[in-house]
Amino acid sequence: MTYITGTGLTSFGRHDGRSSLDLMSMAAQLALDDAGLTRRDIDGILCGYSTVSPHIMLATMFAEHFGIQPSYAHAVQVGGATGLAMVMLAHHLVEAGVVKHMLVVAGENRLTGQSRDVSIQALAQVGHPDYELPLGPTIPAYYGLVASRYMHEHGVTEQDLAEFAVLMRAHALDHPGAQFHEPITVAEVMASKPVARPLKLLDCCPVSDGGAAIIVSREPTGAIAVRVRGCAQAHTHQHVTAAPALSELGAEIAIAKAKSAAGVAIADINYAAVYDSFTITLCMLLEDLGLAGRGEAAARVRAGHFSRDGAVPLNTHGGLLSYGHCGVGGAMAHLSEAHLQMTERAGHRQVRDATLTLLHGDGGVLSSHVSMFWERVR
Ligand SMILES: CC(=O)CC(=O)SCCNC(=O)CCNC(=O)[C@H](O)C(C)(C)COP(=O)(O)OP(=O)(O)OC[C@H]1O[C@@H](n2cnc3c(N)ncnc32)[C@H](O)[C@@H]1OP(=O)(O)O
Repeated sequence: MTYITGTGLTSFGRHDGRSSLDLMSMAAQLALDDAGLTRRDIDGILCGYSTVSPHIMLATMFAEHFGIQPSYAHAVQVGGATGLAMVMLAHHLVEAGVVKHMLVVAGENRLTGQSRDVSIQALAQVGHPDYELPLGPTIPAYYGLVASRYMHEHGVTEQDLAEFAVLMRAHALDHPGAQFHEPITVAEVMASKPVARPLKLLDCCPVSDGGAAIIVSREPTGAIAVRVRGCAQAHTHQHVTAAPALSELGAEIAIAKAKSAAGVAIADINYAAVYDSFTITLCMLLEDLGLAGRGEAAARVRAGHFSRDGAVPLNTHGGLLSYGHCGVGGAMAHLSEAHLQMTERAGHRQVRDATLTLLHGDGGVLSSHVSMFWERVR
């Protein structure tokens, strides 16, 4: 059995003058304080990659920067699925007795640490270095292609996709750390500038600075204990040209294995933390994971199902779309918010009874998937 004992999350947006290591350290210290632990207690670290600081020795560089000498250190790289993949690895290593308190951390000054063009170029390389990058498309372009196909197959409209952006923005309004604080409407999403048809500016996550950290421990440290109940991964392709049909998605494989490992059904969950790099990502993943029928996720958003007071509150901090996206740390913000909600410390954002959470991460262009369940045990 392993427990999530602490989380740390910086604000996202601009952090002028702060490096990736600074942002990782800020989040790590917040997580230690949250868990009531000191740097000496941490015997293992896992860290996500940074496109701004692509150091070969990032894990040990971070350890030195943060002032710890762990007995275990590793950097992990499976795109947007990295945060949950690290928590899964931490879960197994802690359960096996290799590490007692694993610090899982990621952060990046993606917005202020590099130019817009370098940032977009670096992001394209994360997913598709060999064949697709030389041809020019960027990550929004790939998700645009996926969106066109999915909309054609399942009758999803651009207005439907806009609903996800509006929901994430509504949630971000309640979080002081979010990058965006202006409410938006479906009409405003529709009128925002085209990026990669059918995706418009407000269908896309932004580029952000920020950091996030999670501590996975052998024993709970707080009054309310949250444990990892079960998890699984699936990796179906790397290059988008090798992707299987949209009906055979990795998310479906990962969630089926995770449900079996955890012994739970989707109907049992009462909070969801789902990757949302673009509106189409969130739409498809909700449907792949079984949180809505095919082509029906937008209707569920309109009915309030995923709102803070709905049956399955979703990404109540605002998600990648509106809290912000600083690489691996962006997706880890979902985990931090889930932990706050499950331990009843989300303040005015608090939802009712977040006792069983489904967390899902997607890396590349729907290439790598990690599904996980967290359970409140006391
Ligand atoms: C890799 C994996 O494994 C999986 C993944 O995570 S996939 C996702 C990886 N991330 C991405 O692909 C980033 C996607 N986003 C982008 O590339 C860019 O934000 C974009 C192309 C959508 C827009 O960039 P741009 O056109 O250069 O806009 P830019 O000139 O930077 O900003 C113009 C304004 O729009 C705002 N803005 C930029 N992006 C925004 C967004 N996504 N949403 C809302 N506002 C945005 C800016 O804050 C700025 O506002 P101000 O004028 O008030 O300062």
